[in-house]
Amino acid sequence: MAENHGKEEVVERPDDFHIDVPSDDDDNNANINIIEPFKLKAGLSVNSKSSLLILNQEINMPWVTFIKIWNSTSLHVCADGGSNRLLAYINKFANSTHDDDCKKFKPDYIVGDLDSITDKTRKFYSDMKEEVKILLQETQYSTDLMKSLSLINLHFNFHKELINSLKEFDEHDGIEKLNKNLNKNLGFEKLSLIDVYILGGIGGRFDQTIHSINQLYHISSYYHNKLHLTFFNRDFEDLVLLIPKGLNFVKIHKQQIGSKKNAKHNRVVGLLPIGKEVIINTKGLKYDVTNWKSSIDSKVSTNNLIAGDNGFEMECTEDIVINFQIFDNDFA
Ligand SMILES: Nc1ncnc2c1ncn2[C@@H]1O[C@H](COP(=O)(O)OP(=O)(O)OP(=O)(O)O)[C@@H](O)[C@H]1O
Ligand SMILES: Cc1ncc(C[n+]2csc(CCO)c2C)c(N)n1
Repeated sequence: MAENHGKEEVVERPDDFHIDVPSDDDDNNANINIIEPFKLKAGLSVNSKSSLLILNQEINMPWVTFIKIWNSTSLHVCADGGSNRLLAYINKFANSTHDDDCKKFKPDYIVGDLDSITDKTRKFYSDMKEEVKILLQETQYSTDLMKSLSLINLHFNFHKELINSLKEFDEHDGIEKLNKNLNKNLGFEKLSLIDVYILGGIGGRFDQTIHSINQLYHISSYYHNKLHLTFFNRDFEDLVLLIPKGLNFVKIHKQQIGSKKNAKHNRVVGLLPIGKEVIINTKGLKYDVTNWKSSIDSKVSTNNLIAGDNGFEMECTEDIVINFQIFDNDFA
């Protein structure tokens, strides 16, 4: 791809632009970071250390999609009022097996200051005893999202220590303190890679949305890129994640781009430099950019589209937020 200097350009591509997926065998591709944002939604296998985190926004997606994402993730966590949303969603799909469903789709943990979980939800999950761990973390200096992310890292990277600490638990901010100490002692380079798929957190209250974006940047930097966050809106049509600085290939499976008829709406992309100013080079977007300087107080590429049949390359000089819009009928 082009170097990060020289002429700034935008080139318009045809809708069916061919782009090769970088092959694993090619040594030149050793430092390309492959990102597959639609794997979970398509029900394809994801990293074994992956978690579904349900935040406090109504869930509004097709049941088949919900089952796919639940079954593709190995750990299920609700942030405080997220537990009410999970139970309400499952109740909405109540059928003859309703009671079984509520028990089957139970979270491993509910965590937060617990000011939003209702008595009914709390009783329902408390009755499952050890199967659902309800963890109070009272501090008002971090959000339930932050508390949940610390817990997820502890669960995958420091399971023994987490279980031991639950015996004599600091209900103020024990989880975050333990996580901080253990990360520091082990060293971030030794942490396992974890994917966290987050339902909610965007598209609702504006300060909560900005807080979610703040966490995208903060977590990427704090965990040295070992904890990947993907936010989904309540309809599961919008995905928001961070593209790390460097050379990336965003891989899209052909069947995920959607039918020709409504393809345009199915592959919207926004390159959103909410953090630092960034120089971007892309190959495979409808409006491909070269040496393109972008920042929130200058220009931003919104309403762009994926043109590449297999995805697109993206090189950036800083981490950048990206959003994709993909409708569900492509995955059913
Ligand atoms: N209106 C909203 N829009 C977007 N995200 C939300 C909204 N409300 C809650 N969330 C997300 O869900 C998480 C859990 O929310 P909950 O309502 O249980 O607690 P809260 O007391 O409102 O949030 P917090 O304690 O984290 O500030 C929050 O940390 C936030 O990430
Ligand atoms: C500078 C500063 N601004 C806001 C809050 C408030 N706050 C941030 S997270 C949180 C918990 C919500 O469940 C609360 C109340 C603070 N503590 N410090």
